[in-house]
Amino acid sequence: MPEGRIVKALSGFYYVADEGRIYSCRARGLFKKKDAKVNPLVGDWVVYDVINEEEGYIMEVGERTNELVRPPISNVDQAVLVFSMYKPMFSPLLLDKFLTHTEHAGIDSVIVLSKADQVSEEEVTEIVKKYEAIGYRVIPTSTVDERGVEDVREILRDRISVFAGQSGVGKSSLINMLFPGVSLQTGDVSQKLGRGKHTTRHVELIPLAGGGYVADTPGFSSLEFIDFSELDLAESFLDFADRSSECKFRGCLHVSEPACAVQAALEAGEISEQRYEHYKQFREELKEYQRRNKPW
Ligand SMILES: Nc1nc2c(ncn2[C@@H]2O[C@H](COP(=O)(O)OP(=O)(O)OP(=O)(O)O)[C@@H](O)[C@H]2O)c(=O)[nH]1
Ligand SMILES: [Zn+2]
Repeated sequence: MPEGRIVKALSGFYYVADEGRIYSCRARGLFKKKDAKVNPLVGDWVVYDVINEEEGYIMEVGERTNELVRPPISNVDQAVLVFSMYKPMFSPLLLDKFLTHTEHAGIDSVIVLSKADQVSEEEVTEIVKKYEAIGYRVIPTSTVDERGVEDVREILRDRISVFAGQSGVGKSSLINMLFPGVSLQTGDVSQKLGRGKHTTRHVELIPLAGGGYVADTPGFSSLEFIDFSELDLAESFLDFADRSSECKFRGCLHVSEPACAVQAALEAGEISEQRYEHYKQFREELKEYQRRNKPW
């Protein structure tokens, strides 16, 4: 039986793309995966049975490499985190928070610094160096002087990407410059829900000229530490995770434990004090979230 990828889900139909064709498919109930039953998700690889040239039935859902909740989508290859250098101002706190969420979800991140034309080279370089040192790809871009735009096209090719970033950072401008006619839904989910109308979340993978897909809805609209344990949070800081095997205690949270390699690296200036401050702040947010959501 043929295999394809779900690129859209709407009103009980799954749209499966296979070799340039789209089949609208029904699914027969839920699918058993290990011990749980799953609903097919946009992004899933599926085995389907062909009814005719336009219709089919989903027979089997393939293993997922990852799974996002907001928007509901699986097998995402990368998150493109768009942060503007100016209006809105670059926020290292927000970037670090996004990174904890992408790491926790098991999704690679590429950092795009938009509106680089609005600030000095030095300001851009400082941020590039800092995040490259942690291990992230950082691409300064501008839709005004077009720097970095081709690099973004390159990273999108043949991958499934989810854009993320605050409203107004320039996600739509960038995508539109690269792929005229491709537009993202607005990033402001709360506003949309507030209007009470289109409350059903619908996601679609938009095929890009040259190969690859981009989700039409920005990802990570909720940045609460849902489903994070304290250790998950520590592990979502890649610069900490790199060193934690040298901490004396397994499961070290790098706070007040003796012989902690992360604290040693912090004192040696190898880990940024700002990153560590953010870590401590997120720990407080996580504890606050857990207090509010106690099961009893
Ligand atoms: N100077 C400068 N302005 C830019 C650049 N990219 C986008 N802008 C401007 O920034 C504003 C916001 O851009 P959008 O593309 O709408 O931002 P967005 O991230 O899609 O915003 P939402 O749809 O609210 O999520 C617009 O006025 C753009 O013209 C850039 O590289 N340089
Ligand atoms: Zn430690």
